[in-house]
Amino acid sequence: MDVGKYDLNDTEILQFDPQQTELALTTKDLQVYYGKNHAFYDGSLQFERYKITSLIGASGSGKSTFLRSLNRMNDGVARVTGQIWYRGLDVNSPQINVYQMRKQIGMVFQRPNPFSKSIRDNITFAVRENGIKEQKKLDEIVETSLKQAALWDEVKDDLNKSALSLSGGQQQRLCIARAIAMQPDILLMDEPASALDPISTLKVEETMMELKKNYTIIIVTHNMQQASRVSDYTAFFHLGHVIEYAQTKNIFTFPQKRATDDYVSGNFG
Ligand SMILES: Nc1ncnc2c1ncn2[C@@H]1O[C@H](COP(=O)(O)OP(=O)(O)OP(=O)(O)O)[C@@H](O)[C@H]1O
Repeated sequence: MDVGKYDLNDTEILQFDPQQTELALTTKDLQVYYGKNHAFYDGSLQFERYKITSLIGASGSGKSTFLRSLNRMNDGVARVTGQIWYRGLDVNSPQINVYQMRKQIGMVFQRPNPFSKSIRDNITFAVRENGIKEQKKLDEIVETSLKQAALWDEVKDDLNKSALSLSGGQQQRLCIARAIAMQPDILLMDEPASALDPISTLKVEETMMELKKNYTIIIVTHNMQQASRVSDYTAFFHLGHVIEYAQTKNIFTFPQKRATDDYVSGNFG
């Protein structure tokens, strides 16, 4: 099938009523360029607070490019134009303190990347840097973050063990615990379960469902079952455009656009 035949301007993008829906993040006219390569076009999307939104689409469709722009991970790599509104501030403005902003908009990467330190130190490292030194407070943060990331029961008796001795799935949950120890508002996750076995994947998914009580999550995933299991909303990306953004159940059962329909039914490419 020739995927180029879809009309890239024929889009269906969910709009929330800000009077009715609490928004965590809004992008306006977001465009991303790697040199001359215009990798992402016209992203004006809103993300509801305390919900999980999945970004789906074929390889190279711009999902990670978009996600990484949301907390300026593309700085120095790509040119990003347009705005990213978070609590009345434009994250994309040159005046923003990127370090402070990333405490609010955290990221979990595809491959677990724990520090070569103990489980405890993985969590307390950035927290200490942030000025919290009192042992009792640090212990509380370690316990709470590990519980929220559904890892506490597996590691509570061995917090001084090296993080590198954990399994891949445990390491990824540790990375989630490390991200939430900073108490961000929004968690960006770039295929957080793609390197994991099915059981670890389900654990990470359960963790996400638990986390959305307190956090807004935006996740890139290639796993369509995962998108339909965990997310409230789904955006379908194609060739750098968002073709359709809707409630997840609508994307998977009543897609409005042919490209979306072909993608979710496996007739794409
Ligand atoms: N660091 C980079 N430098 C140059 N071009 C890049 C870079 N990262 C991505 N691109 C290009 O931007 C486009 C979108 O890539 P991106 O990684 O965002 O897609 P994706 O949908 O996340 O793909 P995948 O599902 O394979 O991760 C592609 O053409 C890719 O080659």
